Amino acid sequence: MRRGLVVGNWKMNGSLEFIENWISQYTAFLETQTETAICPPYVYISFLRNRLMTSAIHMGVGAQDCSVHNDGAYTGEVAANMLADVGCSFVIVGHSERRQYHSESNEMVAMKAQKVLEAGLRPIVCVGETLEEREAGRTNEVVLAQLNAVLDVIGPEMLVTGALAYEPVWAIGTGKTAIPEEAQEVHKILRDSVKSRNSDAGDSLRIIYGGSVKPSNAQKLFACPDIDGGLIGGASLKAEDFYAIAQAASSVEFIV
Ligand SMILES: O=C(CO)COP(=O)(O)O
Repeated sequence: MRRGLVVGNWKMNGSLEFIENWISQYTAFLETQTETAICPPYVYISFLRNRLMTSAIHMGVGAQDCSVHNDGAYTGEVAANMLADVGCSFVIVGHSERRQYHSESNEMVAMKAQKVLEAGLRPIVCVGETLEEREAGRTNEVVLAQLNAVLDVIGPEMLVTGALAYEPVWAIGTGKTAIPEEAQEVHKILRDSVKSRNSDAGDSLRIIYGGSVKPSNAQKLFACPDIDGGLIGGASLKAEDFYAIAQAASSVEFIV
């Protein structure tokens, strides 16, 4: 049985005031069965965590990226150890915006996943194809290459401590969600690939979907057998929408 996981990626959004408001709105909602976490910009991690700890909300905090280095002269970088130090539980690695705007290669993403694990944290490894790649019929080849680069370094057993996120680049922030069948097809290919290395790990791995997930489409996506939750961008900025999406994942049973 896999428990649903819904993670909010706030990207470069938010402020202290925004966080205060978000928390006070979320407090009105009841506990959900789904595991939830929010990944704010680095500078707000401690503040968000402290505010969550003094609230009745059970929610993890994560980061959107980390360095491939442990410490030293790397201006602007933040090490996974530092994220552990301030109480993160998850770290997103390989988000398409990092791959696209910061030239992150598959190998770099794999190194980051390893640093996350060494720091005792849980990696959320993102994979996804561009529109061009999809139209050229290269979706499977691209996502499997992204996944395998990470599995070659950390192995399937360690990936299970975190999650794999399938985020088709053409669906991110565009309002264009993959139809559930399309997403399910890729999720199954990813799971089968993990299973071919380690069957138990493939069964237990949570594979979450990201790309224009909203309260209105979450239920149908999460009803697919290999979609175990979501990585939510825009909709996670609204406490009400994030809660509705988390609830949609809690009403689904992920039976292995
Ligand atoms: O990139 C995403 C989450 O990491 C998805 O973003 P949107 O939900 O805004 O499309």
